[in-house]
Amino acid sequence: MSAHAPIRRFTVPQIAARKGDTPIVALTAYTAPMAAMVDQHAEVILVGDSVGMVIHGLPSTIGVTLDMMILHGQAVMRGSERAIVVVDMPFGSYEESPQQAFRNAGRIMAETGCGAVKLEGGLRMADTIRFLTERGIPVMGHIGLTPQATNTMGGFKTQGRDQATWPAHIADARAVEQAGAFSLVVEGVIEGLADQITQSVAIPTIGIGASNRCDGQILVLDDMLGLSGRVPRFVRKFGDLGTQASDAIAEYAAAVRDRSFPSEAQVYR
Ligand SMILES: Nc1nc(=O)c2c([nH]1)NC[C@@H]1CN(c3ccc(C(=O)N[C@@H](CCC(=O)O)C(=O)O)cc3)CN21
Ligand SMILES: CC(C)C(=O)C(=O)O
Ligand SMILES: [Mg+2]
Repeated sequence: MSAHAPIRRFTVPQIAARKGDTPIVALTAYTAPMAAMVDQHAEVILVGDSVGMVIHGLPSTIGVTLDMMILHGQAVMRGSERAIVVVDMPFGSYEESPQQAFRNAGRIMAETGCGAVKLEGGLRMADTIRFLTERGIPVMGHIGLTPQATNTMGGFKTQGRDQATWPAHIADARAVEQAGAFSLVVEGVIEGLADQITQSVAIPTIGIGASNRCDGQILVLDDMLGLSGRVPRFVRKFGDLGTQASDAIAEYAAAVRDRSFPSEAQVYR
């Protein structure tokens, strides 16, 4: 091997093979510099449609467009070199038909160079997932709490509190697996159900708000860095960058007002 061998990204089969192995480390990223940091430590970078809420100030993910996902997908691909980059298909870009999904997933893949797409839904999206995977587009599934269904679900509600709903969630997981998805995000479900789902499929599950009974974990990067204000209870803040940024901005404002900035080191003579 040459000293300058290109660094290959993690591949879809490598991620698919991580069932029951050391947990898959996944995080979201929306920009090139954040992607570069995540790339050092995670195997999977998700360009989540949460970008609409976290970066663009939208009230939900419903208003996110394909163009937004492609723009952020391109930035994340430029910033990373090792992780597999997965791009969320936004609301309205895939639900109508397998053909619509292929057309738009094809645009995402071709215009960003990402490794896979993710779409929300279980049984009801199985035909679409099969249509994409049979035509060369790797798909990550997403079941449980599916944020794009916030208006029909009545908000962001933890799923599986009623054990009578478990069979439907497990059927969703199996349908996604049978349709050819290489991994499955399980969001916002109680521990017992997460455990059952993970045991019901041969593809790795990646949990968010779904306990550690999954084959990997994902969080919204800005949430775990302490950059997004109020966060759901399933988030652990591994950093407090919001406070640090706010303090830095306050110091800058004070330094401008008392003329201590710019000082000697920042002045051209
Ligand atoms: N910044 C951010 N982080 C996320 O994790 C995230 C987004 N945005 N946007 C898209 C979805 C929406 N998500 C959310 C948002 C809120 C809750 C929430 O407030 N959950 C309640 C649980 C209530 C219940 O148990 O039913 C909580 O108190 O944690 C959960 C998931 C997860 N995703
Ligand atoms: C939280 C993850 C799974 C997601 O779909 C997103 O960030 O949009
Ligand atoms: Mg999403």
